Amino acid sequence: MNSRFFALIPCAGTGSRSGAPMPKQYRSVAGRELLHYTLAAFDACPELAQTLVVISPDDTHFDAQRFAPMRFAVRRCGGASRQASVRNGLDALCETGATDDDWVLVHDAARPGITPELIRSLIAALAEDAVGGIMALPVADTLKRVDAAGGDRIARTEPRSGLWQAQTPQMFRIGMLREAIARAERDGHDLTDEASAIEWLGHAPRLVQGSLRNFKVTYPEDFALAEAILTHGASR
Ligand SMILES: Nc1ccn([C@@H]2O[C@H](COP(=O)(O)OP(=O)(O)OP(=O)(O)O)[C@@H](O)[C@H]2O)c(=O)n1
Ligand SMILES: C[C@](O)(CO)[C@H](O)COP(=O)(O)O
Repeated sequence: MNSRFFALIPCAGTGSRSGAPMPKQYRSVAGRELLHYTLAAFDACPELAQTLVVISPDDTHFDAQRFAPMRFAVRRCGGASRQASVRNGLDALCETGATDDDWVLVHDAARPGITPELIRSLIAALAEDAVGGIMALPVADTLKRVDAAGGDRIARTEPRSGLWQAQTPQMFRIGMLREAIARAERDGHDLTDEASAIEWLGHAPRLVQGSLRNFKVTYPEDFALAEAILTHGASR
């Protein structure tokens, strides 16, 4: 049987850095909840067998009706960290029939600038790859290291050559990713992305060019940037 493609959207964070009065994925941007844009991009990709949204067990904001008629499933199995939410989401996908050989595209709910074209470019680049990989952007700015005291004085300038910023989606075989996260957990690591777990297993994920518009909404000023990007996208 051919491998299928699943999407997993970790959506159980609190957005503590965002300054929003609710988890940032539910904040309204350009007239829609941030999560709406994320789901819409995946809904527009019929090549995906299913999109699973992982929310917190005590989430009081998520309302599936507001996202109708988009295709997705929801599980209240979010964990204390992003890694735990992804692990629980992978378990849920397997309970509903996904297999080790199927691919999963893990994408932050908080990256609403993702587009169907970017999702397809990742799938096209990686579908024949032995490991999988991630969307990412080469670092564009000059990098400064602060002194050991962690203040605001520059200790030195770091070479940026060969450095990329990790984005999502991150695409791996479900079996390999579950094994990688289990290994990371056994070794006491709580990692910030899927690629780190795959690396910990000893593999080298590929980098696929992402886009600035696919930035992660993290800080208060990011909502205005998302609004500008998403308003422009809506008018195209
Ligand atoms: N326990 C967690 C923590 C994060 N996430 C999700 O992982 C993505 C990226 O995480 P991040 O931006 O760090 O989100 P938050 O944890 O919500 O933000 P903060 O770190 O500022 O609290 C988000 O879509 C977030 O909802 C999750 O599903 N479960
Ligand atoms: C997965 C991720 O979005 C890649 O950049 C990121 O690692 C998760 O967010 P955090 O801000 O590092 O917690």
